[in-house]
Amino acid sequence: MSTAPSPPRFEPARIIVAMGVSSSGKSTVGAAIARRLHAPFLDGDRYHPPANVEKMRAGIPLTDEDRWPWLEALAGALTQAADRKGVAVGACSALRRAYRDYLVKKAGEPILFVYLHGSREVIGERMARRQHEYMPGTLLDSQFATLEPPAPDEKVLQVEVTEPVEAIATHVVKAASHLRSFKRKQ
Ligand SMILES: Nc1ncnc2c1ncn2[C@@H]1O[C@H](COP(=O)(O)OP(=O)(O)O)[C@@H](O)[C@H]1O
Ligand SMILES: O=C(O)[C@H](O)[C@@H](O)[C@H](O)[C@H](O)COP(=O)(O)O
Repeated sequence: MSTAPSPPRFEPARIIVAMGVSSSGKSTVGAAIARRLHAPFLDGDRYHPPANVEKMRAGIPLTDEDRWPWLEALAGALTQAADRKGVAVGACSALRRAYRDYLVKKAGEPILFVYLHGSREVIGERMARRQHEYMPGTLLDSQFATLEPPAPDEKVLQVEVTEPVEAIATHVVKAASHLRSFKRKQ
């Protein structure tokens, strides 16, 4: 008997979420995917309560307790956007499996995660070059320390941050249509 977890049924997901550590490219890639799908793009940064933003601005990593209300607010907004437009794309670090499971639970429907995988060196260089409203580079190590790479049984597409943004968007949109064709074969 196989002991490996069976892959989840790839029923089409109306919601796609770009995930990964800070500066891995969630906002950039998520917006590119949304453009391709003519879908709304919801950046998770906008759903943090002010207290979370102030903690990160002060260089203090968020805790699980800080993140649950943020994740719930984003999940609800994603489902509402998908109800309005058919598909919705989000950007959310979703560093731990518990966060990804919570997003799915609060959305009440499947989510296809796009995991932006990259080295500390490459992502650190990008973080150093970009301007961000509040996120200091000093928090990148805590991001990697908290990150739980998705497991094989999660509904996740892994992409490499070293690929060009538009190539990643093309790959995800093609894979998403594959999920729909998989559904028709059943
Ligand atoms: N695939 C990529 N190739 C090159 N640069 C990228 C790529 N994705 C993102 N970037 C750049 O890296 C920086 C961080 O991207 P951003 O979307 O802000 O990440 P996040 O939303 O995960 O914090 C930005 O300056 C962005 O232009
Ligand atoms: O879960 C967290 O600790 C935060 O959400 C963090 O992962 C996120 O990176 C910041 O909100 C800044 O946003 P960027 O990811 O765009 O840097």
